[in-house]
Amino acid sequence: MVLGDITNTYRIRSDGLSQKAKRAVGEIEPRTPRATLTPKTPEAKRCFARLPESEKAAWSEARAEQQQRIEALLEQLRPWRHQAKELRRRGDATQQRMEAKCQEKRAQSQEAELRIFELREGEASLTAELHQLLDQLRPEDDLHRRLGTGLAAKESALAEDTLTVQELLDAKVVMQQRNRCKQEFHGRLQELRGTERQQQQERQQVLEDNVPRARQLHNSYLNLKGNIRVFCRFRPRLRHEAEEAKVAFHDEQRISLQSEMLKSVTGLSEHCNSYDFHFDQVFGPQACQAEIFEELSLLVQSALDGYKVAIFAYGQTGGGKTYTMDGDQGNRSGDRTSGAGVIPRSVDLIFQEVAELRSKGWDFELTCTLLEVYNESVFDLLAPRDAKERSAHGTDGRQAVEQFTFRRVQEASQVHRLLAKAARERHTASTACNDRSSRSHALFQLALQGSQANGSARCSGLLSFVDLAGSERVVASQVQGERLREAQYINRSLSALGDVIEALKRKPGGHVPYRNSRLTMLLKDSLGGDAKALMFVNVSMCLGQLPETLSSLRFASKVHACEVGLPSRRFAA
Ligand SMILES: Nc1ncnc2c1ncn2[C@@H]1O[C@H](COP(=O)(O)OP(=O)(O)OP(=O)(O)O)[C@@H](O)[C@H]1O
Repeated sequence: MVLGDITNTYRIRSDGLSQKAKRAVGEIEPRTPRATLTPKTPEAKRCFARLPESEKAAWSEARAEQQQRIEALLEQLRPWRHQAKELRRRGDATQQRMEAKCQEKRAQSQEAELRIFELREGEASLTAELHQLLDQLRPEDDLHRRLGTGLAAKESALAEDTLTVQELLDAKVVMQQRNRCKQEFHGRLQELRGTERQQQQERQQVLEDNVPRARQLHNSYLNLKGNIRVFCRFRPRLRHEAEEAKVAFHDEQRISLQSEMLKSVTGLSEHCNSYDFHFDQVFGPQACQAEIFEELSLLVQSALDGYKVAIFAYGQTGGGKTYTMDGDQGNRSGDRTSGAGVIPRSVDLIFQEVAELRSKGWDFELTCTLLEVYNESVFDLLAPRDAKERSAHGTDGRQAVEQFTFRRVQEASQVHRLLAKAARERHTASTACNDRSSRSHALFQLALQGSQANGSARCSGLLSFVDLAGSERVVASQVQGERLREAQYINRSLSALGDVIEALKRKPGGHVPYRNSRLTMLLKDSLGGDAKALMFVNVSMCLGQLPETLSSLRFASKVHACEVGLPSRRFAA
């Protein structure tokens, strides 16, 4: 314990000598001389004081030895101490260098930090600037993106357009080829047209040479034949009519009709009667309107050569007179479809011919009138309603007719309109044989006044169409009242017409009873004398109407047998 204390007192520390050690090794002068070294601590002092003197001496001796050894040790330590000093010095130098280096590095580091700071600040400002720029660029980016999308769309459209252009170019090539072909074809067509035009001119020339010849032949034929011709037309059996009459069409002019089976007077045998008729032309139920018109187109045209031409339709009620003259209901307005009758077709033909003659230097003035005779009264179908009824009194028929409205007409359509109006105005009624029976005689006249531009020639023709009211067996039809009165008037005027024809046949140039009826007075100019007349006898194929058919055919046969003089022409050259 005591020794420990002593050792502690002289303990050498690794980082240098303690104050005691330093004093011991002489660096510092000892505070007390070695010989008087005594324990220092109170404890040690107390122990030392209790020690006997011998031990105190021994201790002092030991202590002295110890002291010597320490000094020896210190002596040994000296080089180490120098080394340590040196090392310390070097360490200090190194430390100084290190510190300088550190200082330098620190300065560099501070500088670097400063630089880094500056750079960071720069970076931050650059980043901010970059963000700003990016923000600024964003709309442009969007725009760019949109432009990119638009561009892509445009590119695909362009690709499509390119395809289309290619197709168009191909088509253009095809078109060019076609155009070339077309031009070649056109050239060829022109050549053909030229040839055709030439042929047409030649044909026209031949036709022009032949038409007057044909008309001339026709007129000569009529002169030979007499001036009344009779065409017989059978209409087909209608849906509601039960049985068809037995009619044998032998050729274009001859027919035979057979009656129903009749019992003999004794009642033991049966037989049927046969009735033969002969006319200028017979048309069966299949004959169409065009076919009919073809047969009389030359007659119609002769009105342009200055003849008076009259076309009548006679026959039993419901026999097809209005159908032949005007056409079926849908065609009365004059459209030249298959159903149009003789009147609208004649009007069209006349206006065509007039146009052609105008191109050859002729001037034509056309006027028309439309009348009806109903119950012995004459009605002007072109007059205003209140002034419609006019009297046909006069010294002769011409004078009477001149009192009526003569409407100047420029084109066919105008006439068709007037005809349609007149058809609406005409007296009609429903009868047993016809839903829309004409209860009056209708007269349509077209007067043609032609003159050549140089005044070298003039002509005056008259075209008359008469749709007679239907003949009727009053007793058989058992009509009464107004219908009976109408039927009586109709039959009376038709009988007067028969008398006129009979008189013309019997005594050419003698008295003809024109004044016995309004109808014959109006027809004076168109019957006999210098007129050309054509009468249609319209009959039915219906067996139930056989008596009326026979009656009509007998009347027509009488007319056919007439030779009432030669037609003459009103032409001044
Ligand atoms: N050739 C024909 N082909 C077809 N139908 C016809 C023919 N002729 C006349 N008809 C028809 O017969 C009916 C009577 O004809 P339409 O009215 O022409 O007789 P009509 O002789 O004028 O009679 P009415 O004297 O009573 O006036 C009409 O329905 C008509 O369409």
